This record gives sequence, C-alpha cells and structure tokens, in this order.
Amino acid sequence: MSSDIAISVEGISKCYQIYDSPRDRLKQMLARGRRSYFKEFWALRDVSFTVERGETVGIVGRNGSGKSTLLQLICGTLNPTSGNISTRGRIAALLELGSGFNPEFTGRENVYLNASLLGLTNEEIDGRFKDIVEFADIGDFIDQPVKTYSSGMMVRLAFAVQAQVEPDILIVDEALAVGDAKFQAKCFDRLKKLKDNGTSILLVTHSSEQIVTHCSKALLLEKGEVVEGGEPRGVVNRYMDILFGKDKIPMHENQVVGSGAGPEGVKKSGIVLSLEKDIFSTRPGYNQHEYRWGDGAVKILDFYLLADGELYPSAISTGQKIVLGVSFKILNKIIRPILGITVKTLEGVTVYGANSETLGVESFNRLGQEGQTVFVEASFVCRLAPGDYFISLGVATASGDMVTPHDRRYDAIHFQVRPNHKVFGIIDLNLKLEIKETVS
Ligand SMILES: Nc1ncnc2c1ncn2[C@@H]1O[C@H](COP(=O)(O)OP(=O)(O)OP(=O)(O)O)[C@@H](O)[C@H]1O
Repeated sequence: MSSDIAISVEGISKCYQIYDSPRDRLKQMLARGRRSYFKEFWALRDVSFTVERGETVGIVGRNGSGKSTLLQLICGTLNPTSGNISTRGRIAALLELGSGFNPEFTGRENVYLNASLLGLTNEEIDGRFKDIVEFADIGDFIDQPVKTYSSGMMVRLAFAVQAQVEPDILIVDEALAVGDAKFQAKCFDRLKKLKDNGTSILLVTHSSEQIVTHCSKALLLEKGEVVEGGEPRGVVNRYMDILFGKDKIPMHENQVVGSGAGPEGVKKSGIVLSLEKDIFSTRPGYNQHEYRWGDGAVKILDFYLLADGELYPSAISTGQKIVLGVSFKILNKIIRPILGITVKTLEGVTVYGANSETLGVESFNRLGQEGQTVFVEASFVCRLAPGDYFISLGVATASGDMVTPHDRRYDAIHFQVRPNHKVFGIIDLNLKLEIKETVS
C-alpha cells in the first residue's frame, strides 16, 4: 500500500448466514458442514475503493444497503467473507451511539476507558482531558453515570474523545445527526482540522448536504454493491434518483381525513388536520425516506400544503403563495418550544431555514404544557427555481447553548417547482432587465 493510502478495500464481500429458527442454527452446528440449514445473504459484494491520507470520503445508501457492515469490516469488528482490507495507523470510530461507553461509569471514567482503548497512556489522557471536556461541553454531567445522559450529551462526549485522540482514520456513522446544528458545526470544524493534519475520514450520513460540503469523494451503496463512486455531487444526485426517481412517491388525489372539526382535528380547506394521531406519513408529498429523531417529548402529527389555495399540489409554480400547516402535540412538559422549518434542494443544500425564535414569534414562549396540541401555519411566496425540494420540520427546546431536539423530521415533505424557461439555479430573484441606452 502506498504511503498516501490510509484505507485500501479490495474486492470485499460479506455473506451472512440466515437461519429460519434457532433450531436450524443448532442443527447446523451438529451437522458440522455436512448439510446447510441456512440461507446466504450477501450484505456486501465485491466492494473496492481507497481513501487517501487527509481525504474525507462520504458513504451514502438506503437503509440496509451495507454501509454499517462496510464500516465494521474496516474497523475490524467483523471479518470479510472474501477480499482484503488494509488500513494505516490508529482508527477511531463513532459507530452506534454510545456503543463504546459503559453506562454505569461516569463520563470521566468512560473518557479514560475509551481513550485507553484507542491506545493512549493515562498520562496522555491526563494531558488531553481538559480539551475533551471543554469540547463536549456537558458541564457537571462529566461526573455522572453515562446512563443519565441524553442522546445529545452522549454523542458530544463520544465525539470529543474520538476527535481529541487525533486518529489517523476517523469513522463517523450517522452519529452527528443526533447533535444540534451548533454542535454539528463545531464537529465539522474539528473534522476539518483533523483532515488538514492528515486524518482520513469516512463519513456515513443521510445528509446529502454534509456529503457535498465536506467530502472530496463519495460512494453510493445499493444492495451491497458500489453503484456510483467519485465526485460527491454526482453521487448524491444518483442517490436521490434511487430514492425519488423511478419509485417516486405518488401524489394522490386530495384526501379527506375524518369529517368536521373537533378535538381530533381542525378542519382546513377540505381536510381535517390531525391534532391527536400521527398521520403525517399518510399525506401526499410525505417523503418516506425522511430522517426522524428526537427524545419524543413532542410529536409532529400532521401537515398540509396549499399553493394558491390548492391542497397538496402535484407541483408548485414559482411566485405562488404557499401555506404550510403543521400540528404537533406536547407529550411531556417543556419550556419554550421552538419550531424550525428548513427548505433544501435535492442535493441537500439549504435554501432557507428559520425558527420561531429567530423569527421572534413570542407566542411560542407561552407553549409547553403537557398534553397541549398546537396548530401552526407558515406562509411564504415560492421564490424557488424549478426543481425538487424538501421541507424539514423540527420542534426543540434550548437552554443556553444546549439544544434538545424533541421531534425532528428531516426532509419530511417533498415538493416540486414546475419547470419554466425563465430562470435556472435555486431561487428566482425576480430580476428586472432593461436596456438603458444604446450607442451606435
Ligand atoms: N448479523 C447479521 N446477520 C444477518 N444479516 C445482517 C446482519 N447484519 C446486517 N445484516 C443485513 O445486511 C444488510 C446490510 O446491513 P447494514 O446494517 O450494513 O446496512 P446499512 O446500510 O448500514 O443500513 P442503515 O442505513 O439502516 O444503518 C441488511 O439487509 C441487514 O439486514
């Protein structure tokens, strides 16, 4: 392996043996290879790629496409069925959330445990402990058992340890999706510094924006095979084709749910917006590949989209007035919920983002009672250029710098802006063009 290559994956395949029942597994042990009681499942087939020193490579693919299996093979926690993997230097990995932590130990004890597993001596950890704690920014929780941590705190501490040990290879599997935007920004800043110092990074994420912004190369896995590799934007576009191309979500006829307004829902333009049940995923335009997480203190229940009064439009024209109705229920008492809305392109680039706090909607400050249901309407003029877009919604609370996501539904609503021949790009700036003078 050349000295510039940090990871070399050559023709890797991984086959799992699937047993219909535990009894079959036992029979297999007794048969000692004379007969097979299992089916073969190839989670990866003939995967090859290299990661250079200081390179950040993104891996995308649908659920079950083999991403985690690939990362585990690179980390050495799984063995390949065939093929070769060579890695150079110390590997740190942020795989399943908190998987490297002992829940009974305090944060401090886990820092020492984790860093020593990564090969640091106690003296080295002593020297870095202050930086780790500063980065994690979890205050006095550092001396509490990890089992008392929120998922956000866990990822803060896990990332802080992995990033401060200055690994040669850092593997990040979706972990950063749990942190809030500010912490994510801090992590990516740190990743950039590591990268500049020569760390190679493998990043698995559902966020195409992260792939496009932070990676120099990307791989798309589909059913265990690399179907596209190379320049990130092209890979992400192909991924979006797989997600929304051929099997695009149909825009159904307008549907009426329930009849009349009541405690169950609020009647609006021919539908009843649910105030009780989570029927979000039944609505036209719902993106079945949304990415959802949060601590569950709030549940986003339902939405509608109107374009100049048309309910769940199959496409929107630039210049139309859009109204987005959203209902959510507060299941556990919270203080000052914040509702955030983001619009992104198909490539994952954020076109617009704001929340009830940045917009100064003070009435949100009075919300938060347990059992309270809230119906919100957001309206805007569609200044978007033709293309496909996603709306993300989220309800969170903030205390100082710490944001607790209660229900985040990323890329939950898909809509299309009709083609027109006037503009291209992302937004219609409503440009006025006139000749002021001609000289012949
Ligand atoms: N131990 C196992 N035994 C049998 N099948 C497995 C095992 N681990 C994973 N698989 C299967 O292998 C396939 C790839 O799984 P993997 O977890 O690598 O996918 P992934 O792309 O990481 O998915 P996700 O995005 O949901 O995390 C899936 O179909 C999964 O069900």
